[in-house]
Amino acid sequence: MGKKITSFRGVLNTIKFILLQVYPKLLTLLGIRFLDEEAGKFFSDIIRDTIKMREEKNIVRPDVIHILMEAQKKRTQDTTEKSNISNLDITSQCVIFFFAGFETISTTLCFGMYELATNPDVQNKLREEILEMTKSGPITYDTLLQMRYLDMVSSEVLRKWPQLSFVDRICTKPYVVDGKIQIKPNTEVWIPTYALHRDPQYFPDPDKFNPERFDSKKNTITPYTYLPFGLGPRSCIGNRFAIMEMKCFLFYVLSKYEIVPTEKTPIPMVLSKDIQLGSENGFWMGLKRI
Ligand code: HEM
Repeated sequence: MGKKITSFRGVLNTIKFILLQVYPKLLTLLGIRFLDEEAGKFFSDIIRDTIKMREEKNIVRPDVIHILMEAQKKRTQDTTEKSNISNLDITSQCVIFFFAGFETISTTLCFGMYELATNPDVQNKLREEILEMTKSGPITYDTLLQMRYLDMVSSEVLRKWPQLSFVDRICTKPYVVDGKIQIKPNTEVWIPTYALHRDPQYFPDPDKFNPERFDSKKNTITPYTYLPFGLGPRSCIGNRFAIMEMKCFLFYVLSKYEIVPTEKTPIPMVLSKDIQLGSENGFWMGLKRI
């Protein structure tokens, strides 16, 4: 179900996605849904039933559903007006959370494994840092944060393979780019993350997997050219969680296994022709116990 709701592989889904961005009203008029209907219903039923049970039994949990339920009540208490946050809004927000935090991280991890399998020098250097760290006791949130090379490798994976190849914004006031291009209010603007991340002007030799470019001591990143999680108040809310997931995963895999290419590993990588960045024939790697 998770895969069904988060995967947009195939030409039809790509066309649907672009139409949704450009003509959202047309898709609504035609009754074309963005999410898989069965999976969408599965998730919204779970969330709707959860809200209902919490309301009936006064259950409190420290999570997003609770925060949204509180926001819904607060609106009603502060004003005499009816809350404009509906249960459907809460359900949609929860589905978005699941949707935004599922395929993004799993595919990023696959690309990370792929880069380590095909760049053994980087893999060995990272393992050295990991094994050094394990000597000083069990791994914690703080120790993971201290690991500089792990941070550099994670950043480089996100640069080379940004899961959202563009971010979008609506222009709110007239703006001229470089004195040449005029952008009118209400225009939808796409910011091409993938193209920026692969631009040799900002990232020399951009197809090379080179964690050294993220060495904080060298300070080589031009502001606003590195946007794996977008930027500003609408940037990815799961940013720090995603990086932590990635670091934990790489830490545990590399401390026990060597990641190696197999005869099925595509070298060089062949990308799928989808709106989502992925490998044409999946990700294939071998694990050798160390
Ligand atoms: C490697 C993993 C991930 C990547 C590369 C990623 C990337 C992004 C990007 C580029 C955006 C759009 C930001 C913008 O428009 O400026 C976004 C939005 C979002 N992400 Fe992530 N994300 C990841 C993981 C997660 C996780 C784990 C969660 C939740 C636990 C999450 C939740 C969200 C949500 C809720 C939004 C919508 C924010 C809004 O519209 O205000 N993401 N993400």
